[in-house]
Amino acid sequence: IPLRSTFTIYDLPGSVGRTTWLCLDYLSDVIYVLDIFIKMRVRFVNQGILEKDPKACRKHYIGKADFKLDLAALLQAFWELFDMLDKMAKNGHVIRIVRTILYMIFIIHVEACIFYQVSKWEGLGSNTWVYDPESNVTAYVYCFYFATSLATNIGDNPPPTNYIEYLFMTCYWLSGIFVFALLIGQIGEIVQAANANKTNYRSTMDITTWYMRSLNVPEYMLDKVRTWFDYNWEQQKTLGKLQKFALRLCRTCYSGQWGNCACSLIRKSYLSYLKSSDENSLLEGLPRKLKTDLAISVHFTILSKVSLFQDCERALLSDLILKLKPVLYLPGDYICRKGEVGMEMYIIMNGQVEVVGGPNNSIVFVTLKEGSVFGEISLMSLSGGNRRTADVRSKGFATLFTLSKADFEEAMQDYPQAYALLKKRAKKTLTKGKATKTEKRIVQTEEVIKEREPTPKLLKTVIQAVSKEKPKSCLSSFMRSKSKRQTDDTDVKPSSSTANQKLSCSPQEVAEKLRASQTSATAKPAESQQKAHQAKNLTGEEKQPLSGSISPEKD
Ligand SMILES: Nc1ncnc2c1ncn2[C@@H]1O[C@@H]2COP(=O)(O)O[C@H]2[C@H]1O
Repeated sequence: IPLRSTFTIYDLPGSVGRTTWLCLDYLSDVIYVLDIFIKMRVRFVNQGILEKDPKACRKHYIGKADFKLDLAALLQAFWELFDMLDKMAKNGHVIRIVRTILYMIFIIHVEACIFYQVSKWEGLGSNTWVYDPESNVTAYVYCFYFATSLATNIGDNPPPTNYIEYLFMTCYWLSGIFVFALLIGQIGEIVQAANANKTNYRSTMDITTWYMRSLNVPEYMLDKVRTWFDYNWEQQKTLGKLQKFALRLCRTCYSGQWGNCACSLIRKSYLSYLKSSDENSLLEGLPRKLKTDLAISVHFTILSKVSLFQDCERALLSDLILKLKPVLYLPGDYICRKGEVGMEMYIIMNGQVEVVGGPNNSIVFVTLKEGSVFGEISLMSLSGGNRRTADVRSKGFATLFTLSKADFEEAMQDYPQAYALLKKRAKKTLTKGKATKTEKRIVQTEEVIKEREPTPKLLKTVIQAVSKEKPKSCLSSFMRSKSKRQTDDTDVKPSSSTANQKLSCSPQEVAEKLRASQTSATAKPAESQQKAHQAKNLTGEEKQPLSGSISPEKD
């Protein structure tokens, strides 16, 4: 509007730049017309119901003041278009920056029009300050350049020659400072908001590294933490999993050499970020139904792959999905340790985990992949207790869903039939596991027997020491029963409780006897270590992975 009403020069046939002018002018008109047509089809909410009927939409639009005010259609269309793009675009901040720059250009454009109007009023080319039509620059370009250099204070401007021009320049400079301060501030805010996640991530990482350094944490641990940060950032561009990480880190600190203070410091440093970034707390404000739908759409595919949950009621799955919490594990991290009380079960979202055992956990019993469930044995007390039956280790980076015992039981309360079915299925898996393990055991047993050959002297000493006190000692009977079992290939390795049942005295008694014999026998250091290991085995301190899994060092 300001453009059309001031730059009338382009209406004259033969004026420089007239073709471009006309093209842009017609284009603007087309945009206005299109805008009106589009708006006629925009749906609206009529008494709480979304009105889709085109006739009603058209009537509604025409009846609105909007339609009459569509002289300023450009401005409004511009506004609405950007709001729409902002909502649709993946990088909303880019749209916001473009909009701010366009505002700035629009203000300069209006100022250019005013400058041209003042020049016209004073007389084009009447002095050095006003626009001179004789110059080889077209009117709009010169005026726009002049307004830009005034607004930005960049570039040389011709000096004013009278009071009006002085006043004009002063007003332009003042408005320039004001407008630019606002615009630059706005752009700064937009960029800052766009990078807020990254800034949080960086400062969290810096704080952590700083604390760890000040506590002389070993370099390998620092590396591990950095790797976790990098991986998490690359994968999710969020700090959402920090809570679990902080807790795991604290556990590491606690078990390690740097004590409890590190834990609380690190925990505190995360707390503020967690409040705003944890994905569960982000969803907290949503209505339950929406939260469920969202969680289902994100996690349903993976949960439906879990054979344990196949054919389960959809309602049960929905209940379970809401209780799942994602946790990331680094390569080599132990997810659960044998003998621990099982308080949660896991579903592999991506990555792989290994069920391990044997000396230094060097034997991989099974590798579980995406969609597999583990940790259910102790959770459902299927092996007769609530203790973990095996060590489970993350092979690479693995993202797991954890489902706590309390949550699982709460969800199952309403679905007793499903619970019975799940238990039956898990037991079936357990039995299958036993069969597989038995086959493996046959191969591994041979190796284990060979390993123990160098220590018959020690065993003899032990047996002698024990049989001196009790002719038919529990240890000798145990050894006899053990060697009998070793010859029987089809036999499944007994659980520790079975082993205990076969003793005629308590495992502690046996251990004491072993210790007594250890002091009397002049065993080499390596042998005494092995003896201690045997004592440990006999007291049943180490449990088997599943009831049928093999633990070769015990065979
Ligand atoms: N042989 C196996 N095959 C598959 N999974 C196993 C095997 N042994 C142990 N596990 C899993 O490892 C988990 C360790 O903790 P839980 O005993 O609670 O549950 C166990 C099983 O889910």
